Amino acid sequence: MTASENAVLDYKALPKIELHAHLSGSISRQCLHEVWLTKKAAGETDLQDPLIEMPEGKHNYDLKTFFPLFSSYIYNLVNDAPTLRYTTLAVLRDFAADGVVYLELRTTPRAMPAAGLTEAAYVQTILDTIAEYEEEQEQSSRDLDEGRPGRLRTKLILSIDRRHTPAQAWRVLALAKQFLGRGSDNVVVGIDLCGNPAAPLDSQALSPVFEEARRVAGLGMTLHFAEAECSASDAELDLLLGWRPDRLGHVICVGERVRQQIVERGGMGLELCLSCNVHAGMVGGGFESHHFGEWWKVDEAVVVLSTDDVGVFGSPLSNEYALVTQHFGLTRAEICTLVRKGVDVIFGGEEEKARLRNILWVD
Ligand SMILES: CNc1ncnc2c1ncn2[C@@H]1O[C@H](COP(=O)(O)O)[C@@H](O)[C@H]1O
Repeated sequence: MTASENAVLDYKALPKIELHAHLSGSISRQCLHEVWLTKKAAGETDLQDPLIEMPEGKHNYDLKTFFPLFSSYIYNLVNDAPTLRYTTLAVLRDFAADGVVYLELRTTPRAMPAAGLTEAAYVQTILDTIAEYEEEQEQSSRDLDEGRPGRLRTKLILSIDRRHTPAQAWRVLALAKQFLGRGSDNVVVGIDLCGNPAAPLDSQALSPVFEEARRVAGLGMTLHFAEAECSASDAELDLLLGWRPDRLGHVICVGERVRQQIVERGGMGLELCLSCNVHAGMVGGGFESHHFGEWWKVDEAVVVLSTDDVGVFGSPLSNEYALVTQHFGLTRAEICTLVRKGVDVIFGGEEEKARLRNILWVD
């Protein structure tokens, strides 16, 4: 039976929250193709058409083939401010069209020297685009003369990559502090650790940065955690938990000891990305063996279904909910409870939590 045949509710209409989405990995292939067409016509790119580079329907990128998609392809196409704006707008529209009402988008600040863009200008461009999109939604709801309570609100998390030098990591934290305190433009809400798990973690370089981040009032912290055996040694996991994160992403290769530690913390957000993990071969045994099954009923943790890189793995958030219904038999009420519980671990503040509690479905 397919996920949609087993539908217990309209997963697209269900208002949802997305807390683990990488900006560059969330750009659809169609959108990349549009960018490519424009650049090709202007003689600005020699790259292959994205629809050939990443054919529609191909989602089985493993950890070896996945990370180079960014460094050797997507970053060479999204390489100036207008393209960053265009692709970010498309990502926001896609999440909104899928029924996402609250989005924490994450991205690694990236200078684009050939286009004269600094890391700070990269972040500013994304924040301006989020503001532009929110204004666009305001306008369309005014035009329709209705409240549209379920519109998308977006916050930004800045990512530190495992391969970052200390100087780069400190710069990301400085940007997070800079954009955190900007009054009504305050849409940076957290800091993340991401990147290829095969890259060794330089604990001496990164610990002081994350320890300092923990001291910044109002800045949330989420870490990619135990994504692969090579990034799941006791030493690494103890180090990361020692930074006192609010949320963990993926949480795949954890043994009983670490699992117990997570439970004992109480209230830790777990951002679980089923399609990414299955398509990338990060978990064995298919969807029904995914560790979502072990966690979703644990009262001491807050599981939040997320997409990771919907542009690559092709499964929108609505489909992730359909998948857990199909493979773990959640009822409609359990799905609604799962979404609502996620509100506890958003980084977007009390006012946003209140808005969400008002609009998310009760059952
Ligand atoms: C398997 N899942 C994952 N695990 C770890 N890091 C990931 C990731 N998916 C994406 N990224 C991180 O996000 C960057 C692209 O988006 P941004 O340019 O930052 O918006 C990638 O370079 C990688 O560092």
